[in-house]
Amino acid sequence: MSQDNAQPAHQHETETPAPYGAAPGTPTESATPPRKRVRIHHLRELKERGEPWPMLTAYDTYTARLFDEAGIPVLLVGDSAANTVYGYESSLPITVEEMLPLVRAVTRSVSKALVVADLPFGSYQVSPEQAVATAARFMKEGRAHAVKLEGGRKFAPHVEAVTAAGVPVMGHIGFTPQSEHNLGGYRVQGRGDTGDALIADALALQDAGAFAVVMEMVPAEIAKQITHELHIPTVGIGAGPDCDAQVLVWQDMAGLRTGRVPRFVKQYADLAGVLTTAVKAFADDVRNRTFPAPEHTFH
Ligand SMILES: Nc1nc(=O)c2c([nH]1)NC[C@@H]1CN(c3ccc(C(=O)N[C@@H](CCC(=O)O)C(=O)O)cc3)CN21
Ligand SMILES: CC(C)C(=O)C(=O)O
Ligand SMILES: [Mg+2]
Repeated sequence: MSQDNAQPAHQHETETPAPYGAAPGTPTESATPPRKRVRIHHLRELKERGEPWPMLTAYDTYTARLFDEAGIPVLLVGDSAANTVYGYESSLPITVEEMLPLVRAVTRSVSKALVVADLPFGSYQVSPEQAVATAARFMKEGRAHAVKLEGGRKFAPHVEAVTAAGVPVMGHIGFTPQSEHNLGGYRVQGRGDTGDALIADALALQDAGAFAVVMEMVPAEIAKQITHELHIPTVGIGAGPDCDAQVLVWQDMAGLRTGRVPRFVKQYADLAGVLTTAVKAFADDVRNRTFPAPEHTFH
C-alpha cells in the first residue's frame, strides 16, 4: 500500500495561520486548521501565555498520525518503548538500534507535531562527545526534531554540547528511570532537602540550553516553584498541576496496559477491554465459520 509510505505535505512558513496553540474559538479551530509545524519557540510562547499543552509518547505510524491530527503538539518516542514495544522489564536494555526504526516511523507519519527522541541508556552518559554522536544519529537516521536525555547538573555539559551541535535538547529530572538502581527503585525525588538539588538541576539544564525539561515524580510544590523560576517549559509526569505541559505514555493514558499503573496515570479509555472483546469476537467468528462472510470473499 503506497499510501502507508506517503509523506505528509509539509507546511512551511509561507502560510499564515495563527500561532500554534491559539485558544479554542479562534480561527485555528476550523475543521482542517492549516497549522505550521510546531517549533520549540511555539512552546515558549505557550508558556508565556499560560496555556498548558499535552505531550504523548508514540512508537508507530497509526498512533503517531492519530495524535498528530488530534493536535498533540509534541510526541515523544520514549525509551519506554523498552516496556511498551519490546516487552523488557525496564527501560535499561533498549538500544539505539532498537529505537531508531521507531523514531523514523513516527517522524515519517506526522506533519505538525514536534518529535522528540529519547536517547537510551548508555548512548550519551560516557561524554558530551558521545551524546553529540548519538543525537546526530537520531537526527540523521531517525529524522527526529529534538532529543531528550536524563540527568541534571552532571549532564549540563552533555546538553550544552548537543545544543551547540544544533540539536534541541529536552532535559529530564526527578525520577529518571535509567538510574533506577542508583535511585533505589521507582520513588518520588526532591522531597525535603533534595528539593534544592532539583531546582539546581533544572536551572543548570536551562543554562546549558535545554528547550524544556521533564519532571517525573516530583512533589507538586517543588514542580510549581521550578516552573515559575524557569523561562523554558516544564513537562510534568507525576509532578502536579502547575507544570507548563503534561506527558503520559500513550498506552497508560488509553488503558491498553493492564494491571497496576503508577499513581500519576489517568486512564481515558479501556483499550485493553475493547481489544479483548474484538479479539474474542474474531476468534469465535472463525471457529463458527461466520467470518469471512460473502462480502469479504473474492470470486
Ligand atoms: N508504560 C510505561 N509508563 C511509564 O510511565 C514509563 C514506562 N512505561 N517505562 C519507562 C518509565 C518508567 N516509569 C515508571 C515506572 C514505574 C513507576 C512506579 O511504579 N510508580 C509507583 C511507585 C511510586 C512510589 O512508590 O513512590 C507509583 O505508584 O507511582 C513510575 C514510573 C515511567 N516510564
Ligand atoms: C515517560 C516519558 C517522560 C519518558 O521518558 C518515556 O516515555 O520514556
Ligand atoms: Mg524515557
